[in-house]
Amino acid sequence: MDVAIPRDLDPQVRAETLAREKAYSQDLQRGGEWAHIWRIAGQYSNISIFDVTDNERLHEILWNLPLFPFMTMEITPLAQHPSDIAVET
Ligand SMILES: O=C(O)CC1=CCC(=O)O1
Repeated sequence: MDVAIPRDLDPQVRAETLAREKAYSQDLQRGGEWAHIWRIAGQYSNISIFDVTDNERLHEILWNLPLFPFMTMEITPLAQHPSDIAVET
């Protein structure tokens, strides 16, 4: 996710939007669907891992991000790797 908030956005609107974004994200993290989030060093961007039931749920989560209007996203579907020791039985 790359974020580009307009520089002329009202400061109060910016602060409120960032607060809503953080709360929305942390609710999804606590619920397990937003599995990981990392800041890309030196950029106003993040790499996140989502663990969701289907593409429709992913779209719903992303579409409803408070910062969505100011974001550009690249989505890469991930599948379980056969060598992943985390899932060895
Ligand atoms: O700062 C960002 O990368 C945008 C963002 C996503 C979730 C959040 O809390 O901020």
